[in-house]
Amino acid sequence: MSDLILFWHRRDLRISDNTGLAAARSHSSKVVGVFCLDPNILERDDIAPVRVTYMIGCLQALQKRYAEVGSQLLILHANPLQAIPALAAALKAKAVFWNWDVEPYSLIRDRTIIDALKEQGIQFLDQNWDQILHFPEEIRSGLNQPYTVYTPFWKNWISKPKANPVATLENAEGLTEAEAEIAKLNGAIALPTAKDLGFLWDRDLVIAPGEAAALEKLEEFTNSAIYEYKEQRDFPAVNGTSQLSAAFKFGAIGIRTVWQATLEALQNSRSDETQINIRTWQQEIAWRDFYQHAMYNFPELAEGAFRETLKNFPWQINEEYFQAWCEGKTGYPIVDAAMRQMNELGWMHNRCRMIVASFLTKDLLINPQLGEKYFMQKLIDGDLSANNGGWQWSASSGMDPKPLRIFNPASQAQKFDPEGEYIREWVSELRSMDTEYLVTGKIPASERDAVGYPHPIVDHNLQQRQFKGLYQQQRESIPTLG
Ligand SMILES: Cc1cc2nc3c(=O)[nH]c(=O)nc-3n(C[C@H](O)[C@H](O)[C@H](O)COP(=O)(O)OP(=O)(O)OC[C@H]3O[C@@H](n4cnc5c(N)ncnc54)[C@H](O)[C@@H]3O)c2cc1C
Repeated sequence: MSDLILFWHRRDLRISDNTGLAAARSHSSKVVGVFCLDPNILERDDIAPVRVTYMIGCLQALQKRYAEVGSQLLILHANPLQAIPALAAALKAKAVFWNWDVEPYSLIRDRTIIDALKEQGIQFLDQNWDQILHFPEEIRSGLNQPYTVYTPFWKNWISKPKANPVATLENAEGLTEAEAEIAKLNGAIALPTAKDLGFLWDRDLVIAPGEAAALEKLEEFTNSAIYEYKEQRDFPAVNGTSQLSAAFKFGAIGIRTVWQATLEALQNSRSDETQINIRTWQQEIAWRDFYQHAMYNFPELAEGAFRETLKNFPWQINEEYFQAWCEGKTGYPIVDAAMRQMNELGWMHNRCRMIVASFLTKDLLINPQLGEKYFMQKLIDGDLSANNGGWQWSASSGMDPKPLRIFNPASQAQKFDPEGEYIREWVSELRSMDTEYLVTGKIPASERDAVGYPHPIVDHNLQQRQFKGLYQQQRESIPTLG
């Protein structure tokens, strides 16, 4: 009989192109999956029902995939610190394998579990990277330091050869009936629904859950929109991006498979122009790696501003403004459209994420950490590294030392939603209003009142001046730092 290896899935909910799983299969044919619904995560107050719904859908699809190849995916609902080593010991597993993660919580949890496994003489696979194309130690500056700026990171990152997709799990052996009983006695349960876990989401998902749906979406994107990505990616009314972010977040798709698809697209492209479009999408994949490396190298990012200037910034406490921002009722059409898109869909276009993040921090002078948390409460793709990176970038509090970025909502709308299509789609009361009003935001008070649309809660010019003044004061109070 073969040795049992438990493969612990976390953010790699697939059996294809999964490095840790392929390594497990190369050691034994008896590979059984396990996923632990972790109360330490599910009981936090920044968990989006849409995200849990997508995750449960991915787990359902994964259970089916395991059954197709002859094995099982076990589900636990318990603290993994105890549950994983206990299950492994009860099943007399030879080893537990998993893929490494970058988040502070995961790193501490995994080290504790390694100690527990070691104590029981159960093997484990350490430092196996799967979700990023290059692991953090691979991409370092000439002085062997982690990068804090994207452009040199990108130059180094793109110069390195990328791994090919690894083998899909096949012909595996599962637990015997007796072992399945032992698993049950040690916490294995039927997969609950998101509703069972207390998360209600009854609307459609921007991306169907599971590996097959993610691969289909990748194919659709790399057959068409990728060839115009650079030109179209900034227009929120256009379906010009991949919408693969939730699949990336939960690993419903392998990053090497994605990379290979971009190389094939490059091969199929006939002009320099299309190559530039594909290259631009590859750069987004690199941004994803960049922020994950940043979180791994500088875990303090998760706690707040990275730059000294913003560490003690006098953010204002204004519950009324914050609520208006959350609900899409600021009276700034492009900001409101974006917030309503996220509240409705659980996804927001990248251009709009930047606009609303700038508005919260530079116009409402509200602490970016509140916005970061609200995004996590709403996004299907909510991910600590990417979300924190996006918020730190928008709040000018991150590693990137560029001068202050302040987005003017009107210029953004005029440039990126020139016909007001996106605004009309999401702010229904403005549907029949003149485009000029929508994109400049200069809607006469009487017209606002007539359709029940709020008056602007603040004046952009005044607020950004105030922000700059406060910023300057902070800089002067820390003369040697920027
Ligand atoms: C304030 C703010 C918060 C954000 N929060 C998140 C988040 O919680 N989760 C998340 O996945 N992305 C986040 N992003 C990044 C980006 O907005 C989304 O990844 C993107 O909109 C997802 O849509 P897509 O899959 O169609 O992207 P595409 O344009 O098709 O890009 C492909 C993939 O590249 C990655 N990517 C693209 N842009 C970025 C970026 N700036 N940073 C990191 N990765 C990127 C994503 O995985 C994305 O799916 C945030 C950006 C900002 C400005």
